[in-house]
Amino acid sequence: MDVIVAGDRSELRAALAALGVAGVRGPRAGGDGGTADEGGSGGRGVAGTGPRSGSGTVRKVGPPGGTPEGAAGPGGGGGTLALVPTMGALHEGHRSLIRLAREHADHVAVSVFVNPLQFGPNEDFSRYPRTFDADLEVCAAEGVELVFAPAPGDMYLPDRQVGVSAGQMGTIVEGAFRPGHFDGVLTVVLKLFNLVRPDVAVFGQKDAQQLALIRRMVTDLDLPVTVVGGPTVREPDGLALSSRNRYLSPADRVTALALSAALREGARHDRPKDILHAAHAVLDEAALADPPLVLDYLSLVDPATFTAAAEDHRGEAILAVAAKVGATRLIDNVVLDLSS
Ligand SMILES: Nc1ncnc2c1ncn2[C@@H]1O[C@H](COP(=O)(O)OP(=O)(O)OP(=O)(O)O)[C@@H](O)[C@H]1O
Ligand SMILES: CC(C)(CO)[C@@H](O)C(=O)[O-]
Ligand code: BAL
Repeated sequence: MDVIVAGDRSELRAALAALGVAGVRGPRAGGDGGTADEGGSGGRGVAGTGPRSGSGTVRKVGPPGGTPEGAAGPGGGGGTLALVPTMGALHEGHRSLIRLAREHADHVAVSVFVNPLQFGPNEDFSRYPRTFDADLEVCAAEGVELVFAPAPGDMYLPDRQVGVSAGQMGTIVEGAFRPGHFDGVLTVVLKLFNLVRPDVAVFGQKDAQQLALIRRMVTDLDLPVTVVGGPTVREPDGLALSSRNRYLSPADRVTALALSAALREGARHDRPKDILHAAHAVLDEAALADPPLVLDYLSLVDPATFTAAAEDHRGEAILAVAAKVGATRLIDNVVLDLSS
Protein backbone atom coordinates (compact mmCIF):
# COMPACT_ATOMS: atom_id res chain seq x y z
CA MET A 1 0.00 0.00 0.00
CA ASP A 2 1.14 3.53 -0.72
CA VAL A 3 1.33 6.53 1.55
CA ILE A 4 -0.12 9.59 -0.10
CA VAL A 5 1.97 12.61 0.80
CA ALA A 6 0.23 15.99 0.69
CA GLY A 7 2.59 18.96 0.96
CA ASP A 8 -0.03 21.69 0.96
CA ARG A 9 -3.77 22.15 1.35
CA SER A 10 -4.41 21.74 -2.37
CA GLU A 11 -2.65 18.37 -2.39
CA LEU A 12 -4.51 17.49 0.79
CA ARG A 13 -7.86 17.94 -0.92
CA ALA A 14 -6.74 15.69 -3.77
CA ALA A 15 -5.41 13.12 -1.30
CA LEU A 16 -8.63 13.03 0.72
CA ALA A 17 -10.57 12.46 -2.46
CA ALA A 18 -8.15 9.71 -3.53
CA LEU A 19 -8.66 8.06 -0.15
CA GLY A 20 -12.37 7.98 -0.84
CA VAL A 21 -13.27 9.80 2.34
CA ALA A 22 -14.46 12.96 0.55
CA GLY A 23 -18.18 13.30 1.13
CA VAL A 24 -18.27 11.00 4.16
CA ARG A 25 -20.20 13.81 5.79
CA GLY A 26 -22.42 16.40 4.19
CA PRO A 27 -21.44 19.97 3.33
CA ARG A 28 -20.47 22.25 6.20
CA ALA A 29 -21.09 25.92 6.62
CA GLY A 30 -17.97 28.01 6.05
CA GLY A 31 -16.38 26.09 3.17
CA ASP A 32 -13.22 24.05 3.65
CA GLY A 33 -11.09 26.38 5.73
CA GLY A 34 -9.09 27.46 2.70
CA THR A 35 -7.59 30.90 2.35
CA ALA A 36 -9.53 33.59 0.53
CA ASP A 37 -7.62 33.12 -2.71
CA GLU A 38 -8.78 29.51 -2.87
CA GLY A 39 -12.46 30.33 -3.02
CA GLY A 40 -13.34 27.99 -0.19
CA SER A 41 -15.97 25.93 -2.01
CA GLY A 42 -14.30 22.59 -2.76
CA GLY A 43 -13.04 19.85 -0.52
CA ARG A 44 -14.42 17.05 1.58
CA GLY A 45 -17.43 18.94 2.76
CA VAL A 46 -19.06 18.67 -0.67
CA ALA A 47 -20.28 15.18 -1.45
CA GLY A 48 -18.71 13.72 -4.57
CA THR A 49 -16.28 16.59 -5.14
CA GLY A 50 -12.92 15.44 -6.48
CA PRO A 51 -9.65 17.36 -6.62
CA ARG A 52 -10.22 20.69 -8.31
CA SER A 53 -8.41 21.31 -11.57
CA GLY A 54 -4.99 22.81 -11.06
CA SER A 55 -4.61 21.17 -7.65
CA GLY A 56 -1.16 19.94 -6.73
CA THR A 57 0.20 16.54 -7.55
CA VAL A 58 0.17 13.74 -5.02
CA ARG A 59 3.39 11.90 -4.34
CA LYS A 60 3.21 8.28 -3.37
CA VAL A 61 5.71 6.35 -1.29
CA GLY A 62 5.72 2.56 -1.08
CA PRO A 63 6.25 0.81 2.27
CA PRO A 64 9.60 -0.94 2.84
CA GLY A 65 8.02 -4.32 3.57
CA GLY A 66 4.83 -4.46 1.49
CA THR A 67 1.27 -3.78 2.59
CA PRO A 68 0.70 -4.05 6.35
CA GLU A 69 -2.06 -6.42 7.30
CA GLY A 70 -5.44 -4.76 7.61
CA ALA A 71 -4.42 -1.56 5.86
CA ALA A 72 -7.02 -0.22 3.48
CA GLY A 73 -5.90 1.07 0.09
CA PRO A 74 -6.52 4.56 -1.26
CA GLY A 75 -9.83 4.93 -3.00
CA GLY A 76 -11.17 2.21 -0.74
CA GLY A 77 -14.67 3.60 -1.01
CA GLY A 78 -15.36 5.82 1.99
CA GLY A 79 -15.17 5.10 5.68
CA THR A 80 -14.09 7.04 8.71
CA LEU A 81 -10.81 8.91 9.09
CA ALA A 82 -8.54 9.22 12.14
CA LEU A 83 -5.86 11.92 12.33
CA VAL A 84 -2.66 11.69 14.39
CA PRO A 85 -1.19 15.21 14.60
CA THR A 86 2.60 15.27 15.14
CA MET A 87 5.63 17.49 14.77
CA GLY A 88 7.56 14.65 13.12
CA ALA A 89 10.75 12.95 14.36
CA LEU A 90 8.50 9.96 14.81
CA HIS A 91 9.26 7.34 17.47
CA GLU A 92 7.54 4.37 19.12
CA GLY A 93 5.18 6.72 20.99
CA HIS A 94 3.88 8.06 17.70
CA ARG A 95 3.67 4.52 16.31
CA SER A 96 1.48 3.50 19.23
CA LEU A 97 -0.87 6.42 18.47
CA ILE A 98 -1.05 5.39 14.81
CA ARG A 99 -2.01 1.83 15.83
CA LEU A 100 -4.60 3.20 18.25
CA ALA A 101 -5.97 5.42 15.49
CA ARG A 102 -6.47 2.37 13.28
CA GLU A 103 -8.62 0.78 15.99
CA HIS A 104 -10.95 3.78 15.82
CA ALA A 105 -11.32 4.46 12.09
CA ASP A 106 -11.09 2.92 8.61
CA HIS A 107 -8.32 5.25 7.41
CA VAL A 108 -5.39 6.83 9.24
CA ALA A 109 -3.75 10.17 8.41
CA VAL A 110 -0.68 11.65 10.13
CA SER A 111 0.20 15.34 10.02
CA VAL A 112 3.84 16.38 10.29
CA PHE A 113 4.18 20.07 11.01
CA VAL A 114 6.58 21.87 13.34
CA ASN A 115 4.20 24.62 14.37
CA PRO A 116 6.03 27.95 14.83
CA LEU A 117 3.09 29.39 16.80
CA GLN A 118 3.63 27.12 19.80
CA PHE A 119 7.33 27.92 20.31
CA GLY A 120 8.46 30.86 22.45
CA PRO A 121 11.21 33.22 21.20
CA ASN A 122 13.90 31.43 23.24
CA GLU A 123 12.70 27.90 22.56
CA ASP A 124 14.00 25.28 20.14
CA PHE A 125 11.91 25.89 16.98
CA SER A 126 14.90 26.22 14.66
CA ARG A 127 16.76 23.21 16.05
CA TYR A 128 13.68 20.98 16.53
CA PRO A 129 14.52 17.64 14.84
CA ARG A 130 13.22 17.39 11.28
CA THR A 131 13.53 13.86 9.90
CA PHE A 132 10.89 13.79 7.18
CA ASP A 133 12.24 10.91 5.07
CA ALA A 134 12.51 8.66 8.13
CA ASP A 135 9.03 9.77 9.22
CA LEU A 136 7.63 8.67 5.86
CA GLU A 137 9.27 5.25 6.30
CA VAL A 138 7.62 4.93 9.73
CA CYS A 139 4.25 5.93 8.32
CA ALA A 140 4.59 3.51 5.42
CA ALA A 141 5.57 0.66 7.74
CA GLU A 142 2.57 1.42 9.96
CA GLY A 143 0.14 1.44 7.02
CA VAL A 144 -0.67 5.16 7.30
CA GLU A 145 -2.56 6.15 4.17
CA LEU A 146 -2.05 9.91 4.17
CA VAL A 147 0.72 12.17 5.46
CA PHE A 148 -0.08 15.88 5.51
CA ALA A 149 3.14 17.89 5.77
CA PRO A 150 2.46 21.54 4.97
CA ALA A 151 5.08 24.30 4.97
CA PRO A 152 4.58 27.11 7.54
CA GLY A 153 3.71 29.48 4.70
CA ASP A 154 0.87 27.20 3.64
CA MET A 155 -0.62 27.13 7.13
CA TYR A 156 -0.32 30.79 8.12
CA LEU A 157 -0.80 33.99 6.18
CA PRO A 158 1.91 36.58 7.00
CA ASP A 159 -0.73 38.94 8.40
CA ARG A 160 -2.64 36.26 10.31
CA GLN A 161 -4.94 37.87 12.89
CA VAL A 162 -7.23 35.33 14.51
CA GLY A 163 -6.33 32.37 16.71
CA VAL A 164 -7.68 30.19 19.48
CA SER A 165 -7.23 31.22 23.12
CA ALA A 166 -6.59 28.39 25.56
CA GLY A 167 -8.08 30.59 28.28
CA GLN A 168 -6.96 30.58 31.89
CA MET A 169 -6.28 26.84 31.70
CA GLY A 170 -3.61 27.59 29.13
CA THR A 171 -1.72 29.84 31.54
CA ILE A 172 -1.19 27.41 34.45
CA VAL A 173 1.27 24.54 35.09
CA GLU A 174 3.02 24.00 31.71
CA GLY A 175 1.39 27.17 30.37
CA ALA A 176 3.02 29.25 33.11
CA PHE A 177 6.45 28.27 31.76
CA ARG A 178 5.53 28.52 28.06
CA PRO A 179 3.41 31.68 27.65
CA GLY A 180 1.27 31.46 24.53
CA HIS A 181 2.24 27.83 23.90
CA PHE A 182 -1.24 26.36 24.28
CA ASP A 183 -2.84 29.15 22.21
CA GLY A 184 -0.46 28.10 19.42
CA VAL A 185 -1.21 24.40 19.92
CA LEU A 186 -4.99 24.86 19.88
CA THR A 187 -4.84 27.18 16.88
CA VAL A 188 -2.93 24.68 14.77
CA VAL A 189 -4.99 21.73 15.99
CA LEU A 190 -8.22 23.52 15.07
CA LYS A 191 -6.78 24.35 11.64
CA LEU A 192 -5.74 20.72 11.14
CA PHE A 193 -9.24 19.57 12.13
CA ASN A 194 -10.77 22.03 9.64
CA LEU A 195 -8.41 21.02 6.83
CA VAL A 196 -8.40 17.24 7.31
CA ARG A 197 -11.88 16.88 8.84
CA PRO A 198 -11.15 13.71 10.76
CA ASP A 199 -13.84 11.76 12.59
CA VAL A 200 -11.32 10.86 15.30
CA ALA A 201 -8.11 12.57 16.46
CA VAL A 202 -5.50 10.78 18.57
CA PHE A 203 -3.12 12.47 21.02
CA GLY A 204 -0.66 11.20 23.61
CA GLN A 205 -1.18 11.31 27.36
CA LYS A 206 2.50 12.32 27.60
CA ASP A 207 1.38 15.86 26.77
CA ALA A 208 -1.40 15.63 29.36
CA GLN A 209 -2.32 19.31 29.60
CA GLN A 210 -2.35 19.57 25.82
CA LEU A 211 -4.73 16.59 25.66
CA ALA A 212 -6.98 18.09 28.36
CA LEU A 213 -7.06 21.44 26.54
CA ILE A 214 -7.86 19.82 23.19
CA ARG A 215 -10.76 17.96 24.82
CA ARG A 216 -11.85 21.27 26.33
CA MET A 217 -11.66 23.03 22.93
CA VAL A 218 -13.77 20.28 21.35
CA THR A 219 -16.39 20.71 24.09
CA ASP A 220 -16.33 24.51 24.27
CA LEU A 221 -16.38 25.01 20.48
CA ASP A 222 -18.67 22.03 19.64
CA LEU A 223 -16.16 20.50 17.25
CA PRO A 224 -17.44 17.39 15.43
CA VAL A 225 -14.47 15.16 16.24
CA THR A 226 -13.89 12.41 18.81
CA VAL A 227 -10.64 12.83 20.78
CA VAL A 228 -8.83 9.66 21.82
CA GLY A 229 -5.86 9.66 24.24
CA GLY A 230 -3.05 7.10 24.06
CA PRO A 231 -0.84 5.97 26.97
CA THR A 232 2.76 7.16 27.30
CA VAL A 233 5.32 4.81 25.75
CA ARG A 234 8.57 4.56 27.74
CA GLU A 235 12.07 3.20 27.33
CA PRO A 236 12.69 0.06 29.42
CA ASP A 237 14.39 2.24 32.08
CA GLY A 238 11.33 4.49 32.37
CA LEU A 239 12.32 7.53 30.27
CA ALA A 240 9.25 8.70 28.34
CA LEU A 241 9.89 8.65 24.61
CA SER A 242 10.14 12.17 23.22
CA SER A 243 11.50 13.65 20.03
CA ARG A 244 13.63 15.87 22.25
CA ASN A 245 15.41 12.87 23.83
CA ARG A 246 17.78 12.95 20.89
CA TYR A 247 19.25 16.19 22.27
CA LEU A 248 20.43 14.37 25.43
CA SER A 249 24.08 13.44 25.90
CA PRO A 250 24.70 10.10 27.69
CA ALA A 251 25.26 12.01 30.97
CA ASP A 252 22.13 14.15 30.41
CA ARG A 253 20.14 11.00 29.84
CA VAL A 254 21.19 9.53 33.21
CA THR A 255 20.03 12.71 34.99
CA ALA A 256 16.83 12.77 32.93
CA LEU A 257 15.80 9.39 34.36
CA ALA A 258 14.92 11.29 37.55
CA LEU A 259 11.69 12.58 35.94
CA SER A 260 10.11 9.14 35.55
CA ALA A 261 11.74 7.89 38.77
CA ALA A 262 10.14 10.78 40.69
CA LEU A 263 6.73 9.95 39.22
CA ARG A 264 7.17 6.29 40.18
CA GLU A 265 8.10 7.23 43.76
CA GLY A 266 5.14 9.60 44.01
CA ALA A 267 2.79 6.91 42.69
CA ARG A 268 3.65 4.69 45.67
CA HIS A 269 1.63 7.02 47.92
CA ASP A 270 -2.03 7.97 48.01
CA ARG A 271 -2.19 11.32 49.82
CA PRO A 272 -1.28 14.47 47.83
CA LYS A 273 1.24 15.70 50.44
CA ASP A 274 3.03 12.33 50.55
CA ILE A 275 2.97 11.96 46.75
CA LEU A 276 4.62 15.35 46.25
CA HIS A 277 7.09 14.83 49.08
CA ALA A 278 8.29 11.48 47.70
CA ALA A 279 8.60 12.77 44.15
CA HIS A 280 10.41 15.94 45.27
CA ALA A 281 12.99 13.83 47.13
CA VAL A 282 14.05 12.18 43.85
CA LEU A 283 14.15 15.50 42.00
CA ASP A 284 16.15 17.17 44.77
CA GLU A 285 18.78 14.45 44.53
CA ALA A 286 18.95 14.86 40.75
CA ALA A 287 19.43 18.61 41.22
CA LEU A 288 22.86 17.72 42.70
CA ALA A 289 23.86 15.46 39.78
CA ASP A 290 26.28 16.36 36.98
CA PRO A 291 24.66 17.69 34.86
CA PRO A 292 22.00 18.85 37.31
CA LEU A 293 18.26 18.57 36.83
CA VAL A 294 16.72 22.05 36.96
CA LEU A 295 13.08 21.73 37.97
CA ASP A 296 10.40 23.90 36.36
CA TYR A 297 7.48 22.34 38.26
CA LEU A 298 6.15 19.27 39.96
CA SER A 299 2.35 19.48 40.27
CA LEU A 300 -0.46 17.18 41.31
CA VAL A 301 -3.53 18.31 39.39
CA ASP A 302 -7.09 17.52 38.46
CA PRO A 303 -6.93 15.78 35.04
CA ALA A 304 -9.71 17.86 33.46
CA THR A 305 -8.82 21.34 34.73
CA PHE A 306 -5.14 21.14 35.67
CA THR A 307 -5.89 23.01 38.90
CA ALA A 308 -3.99 21.76 41.98
CA ALA A 309 -5.44 18.64 43.61
CA ALA A 310 -6.46 19.50 47.18
CA GLU A 311 -5.39 17.31 50.13
CA ASP A 312 -8.88 15.71 50.15
CA HIS A 313 -8.88 15.13 46.36
CA ARG A 314 -10.58 11.88 45.35
CA GLY A 315 -10.55 10.10 41.99
CA GLU A 316 -7.95 10.54 39.25
CA ALA A 317 -5.13 13.02 39.56
CA ILE A 318 -2.15 13.73 37.33
CA LEU A 319 1.33 14.03 38.76
CA ALA A 320 3.14 16.20 36.19
CA VAL A 321 6.77 17.24 36.02
CA ALA A 322 8.88 19.46 33.78
CA ALA A 323 12.61 20.02 34.08
CA LYS A 324 15.67 21.05 32.12
CA VAL A 325 18.69 18.83 31.78
CA GLY A 326 21.51 20.70 30.06
CA ALA A 327 19.88 22.52 27.15
CA THR A 328 16.95 20.10 26.92
CA ARG A 329 13.56 20.65 28.52
CA LEU A 330 11.54 17.50 29.18
CA ILE A 331 8.04 16.83 30.52
CA ASP A 332 6.43 13.69 31.90
CA ASN A 333 3.38 12.71 33.94
CA VAL A 334 1.53 9.78 35.43
CA VAL A 335 -2.18 9.30 36.12
CA LEU A 336 -2.93 8.29 39.71
CA ASP A 337 -6.12 6.94 41.21
CA LEU A 338 -6.71 8.57 44.60
CA SER A 339 -10.18 7.10 45.11
CA SER A 340 -9.32 4.91 48.11
N1 LIG B 1 6.17 8.67 24.64
C1 LIG B 1 5.00 8.92 24.05
N2 LIG B 1 3.99 8.02 24.14
C2 LIG B 1 2.79 8.27 23.55
N3 LIG B 1 2.52 9.39 22.83
C3 LIG B 1 3.49 10.31 22.73
C4 LIG B 1 4.78 10.12 23.31
N4 LIG B 1 5.54 11.20 23.02
C5 LIG B 1 4.78 12.03 22.30
N5 LIG B 1 3.55 11.50 22.11
C6 LIG B 1 2.42 12.13 21.43
O1 LIG B 1 2.70 12.26 20.06
C7 LIG B 1 1.98 13.38 19.53
C8 LIG B 1 2.94 14.23 18.76
O2 LIG B 1 3.89 14.76 19.67
P1 LIG B 1 5.26 15.37 19.21
O3 LIG B 1 5.42 15.22 17.75
O4 LIG B 1 5.44 16.71 19.82
O5 LIG B 1 6.29 14.36 19.85
P2 LIG B 1 7.07 14.46 21.17
O6 LIG B 1 7.91 13.25 21.28
O7 LIG B 1 6.10 14.83 22.27
O8 LIG B 1 8.03 15.63 20.95
P3 LIG B 1 8.51 16.67 21.98
O9 LIG B 1 9.96 16.43 22.06
O10 LIG B 1 8.06 17.91 21.30
O11 LIG B 1 7.84 16.46 23.29
C9 LIG B 1 1.39 14.11 20.73
O12 LIG B 1 0.02 13.76 20.84
C10 LIG B 1 2.19 13.56 21.88
O13 LIG B 1 1.49 13.59 23.11
C1 LIG C 1 -0.48 18.52 18.79
C2 LIG C 1 0.72 19.10 18.04
C3 LIG C 1 1.01 18.27 16.81
C4 LIG C 1 0.32 20.51 17.58
O1 LIG C 1 1.39 21.12 16.91
C5 LIG C 1 1.95 19.21 18.96
O2 LIG C 1 1.73 20.05 20.03
C6 LIG C 1 2.47 17.87 19.40
O3 LIG C 1 3.17 17.27 18.58
O4 LIG C 1 2.17 17.42 20.54
N1 BAL D 1 4.64 17.63 22.19
C1 BAL D 1 4.51 19.02 22.58
C2 BAL D 1 4.99 19.92 21.54
C3 BAL D 1 5.87 21.01 22.07
O1 BAL D 1 6.61 20.78 23.03
O2 BAL D 1 5.86 22.10 21.51
